[in-house]
Amino acid sequence: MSLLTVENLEVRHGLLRAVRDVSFAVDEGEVVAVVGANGAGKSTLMRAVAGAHQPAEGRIGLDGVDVTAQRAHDRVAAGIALVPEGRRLFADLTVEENLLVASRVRRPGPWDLAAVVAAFPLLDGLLKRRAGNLSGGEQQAVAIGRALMTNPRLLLLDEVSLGLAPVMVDTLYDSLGTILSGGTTVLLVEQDLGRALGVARRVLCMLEGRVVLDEPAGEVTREQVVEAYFGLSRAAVPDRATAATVQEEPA
Ligand SMILES: Nc1ncnc2c1ncn2[C@@H]1O[C@H](COP(=O)(O)OP(=O)(O)OP(=O)(O)O)[C@@H](O)[C@H]1O
Repeated sequence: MSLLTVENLEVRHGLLRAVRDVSFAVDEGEVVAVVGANGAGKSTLMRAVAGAHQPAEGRIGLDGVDVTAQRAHDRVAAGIALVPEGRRLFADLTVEENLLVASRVRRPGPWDLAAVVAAFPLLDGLLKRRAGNLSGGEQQAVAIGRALMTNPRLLLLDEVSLGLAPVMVDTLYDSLGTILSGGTTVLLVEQDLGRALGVARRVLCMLEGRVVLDEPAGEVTREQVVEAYFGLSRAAVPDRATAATVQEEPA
């Protein structure tokens, strides 16, 4: 049975339909990557699943329960945790305090301070440091750890690698295995196509608010994803799409 079901979702920013008629499902234990150009609607979709943005139409279900009308904190209690783009840590609080803030809405489960540090060894020794003084990668580990502290069933990661050095991205992605072994299902937005195809079991590609590709990562070629990414199967290639944000894998 699917853990997350999204049916005919429409999410608007004023008159802009940022997410249009989006439907997909994520099975328990799956890693699903959402890719797409800037402005395709990926973050809006993630925020809608987390309850940070109420959809205009459609339905979001978690393990068969309709959570569409639930507010964000109720969805955390139900098992959905979002690591937002930009991390949004409390810069003046310590790492430990940032992590413990989340435990107020903690569900029962395997994640606690020790488990987070074990999953992100780079946080070892940093618990008493001010979050605002950490490097970008360390802050991202705290942001993911904070979400894990709620013991989510579904972890939503929005562009966790943005602006980080490749070696740091490798370190963060190395921790994904530990996260999955803790029973957490992951839906992630990832701009680096190579990494998305490498880590995910399924890839969803969004274009102008719609899902234009939803395929098992092992059954889709990089070219097919790039075509969907830029809408090349349609009549014209938009000029703005030539400013490619698809990052090439190292040769
Ligand atoms: N708070 C907002 N108010 C108005 N428009 C918004 C808001 N947030 C996003 N948008 C618009 O909605 C569309 C989808 O944006 P969204 O951030 O979801 O896309 P994205 O695929 O995550 O892009 P990016 O990779 O740049 O973050 C864009 O046209 C964007 O300008």
